[in-house]
Amino acid sequence: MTTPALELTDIEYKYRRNVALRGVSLQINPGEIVAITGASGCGKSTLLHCAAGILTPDAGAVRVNGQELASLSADDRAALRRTQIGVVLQFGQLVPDVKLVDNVALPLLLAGHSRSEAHVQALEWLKQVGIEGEADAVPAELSGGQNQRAAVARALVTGPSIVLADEPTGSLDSRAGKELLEVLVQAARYRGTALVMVTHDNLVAASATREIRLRDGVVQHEVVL
Ligand SMILES: Nc1ncnc2c1ncn2[C@@H]1O[C@H](COP(=O)(O)OP(=O)(O)OP(=O)(O)O)[C@@H](O)[C@H]1O
Repeated sequence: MTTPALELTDIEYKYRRNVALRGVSLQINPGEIVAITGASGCGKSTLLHCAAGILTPDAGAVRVNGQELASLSADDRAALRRTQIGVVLQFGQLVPDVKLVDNVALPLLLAGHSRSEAHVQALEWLKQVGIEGEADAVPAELSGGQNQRAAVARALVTGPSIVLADEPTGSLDSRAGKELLEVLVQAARYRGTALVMVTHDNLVAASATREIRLRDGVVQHEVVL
């Protein structure tokens, strides 16, 4: 039996008294492309943050390639997140005042790659997402959409086994959104990456192999597409 790339079991999360997740379980296999959908406030981003290890659930377990995050030391958890999980968040993911190429190279430097190798790979990924011409610009000099492309390049540069993306096409027009989506989907297809995207965008949902719809902090239904 395949070990799921990502497995959530009975996840609960609350912000003070505001309960966001009320027992969510799901399994995502390598190479699957999953759209997490549902009305605003149903818990999609909270779920993604729990899966990424950014938030720690109040109850339940998160397993990445069979390893339970809570069972790892803080250092091991950080290493697993760096090497196996690529995250594309909605805002503030890039380091301000740092050139795009260096922002994208950062995860490779942290993983111990040489500066020159990290630089070459970062440029390659900036090319893949269509902004190699902006390599020397800093995030504040660029549009939201360009920053979003750079965030995708940074999430993919380490060749993670899971990519978690929160509204990856959110600040892009439909053509640019489609192109960026294609980069994510191709990465999932060719490398067997599990791709999980939180989305309101029908185009994103249409690229998925499965849709998981949340409602009021629980899975309302799942559809294989
Ligand atoms: N930092 C926070 N503090 C308090 N409550 C929060 C916080 N973040 C989210 N919530 C609440 O938790 C619930 C789930 O929010 P979440 O952002 O996960 O939903 P979502 O489905 O991603 O929404 P959207 O589609 O609007 O981004 C909502 O009721 C929201 O108001």
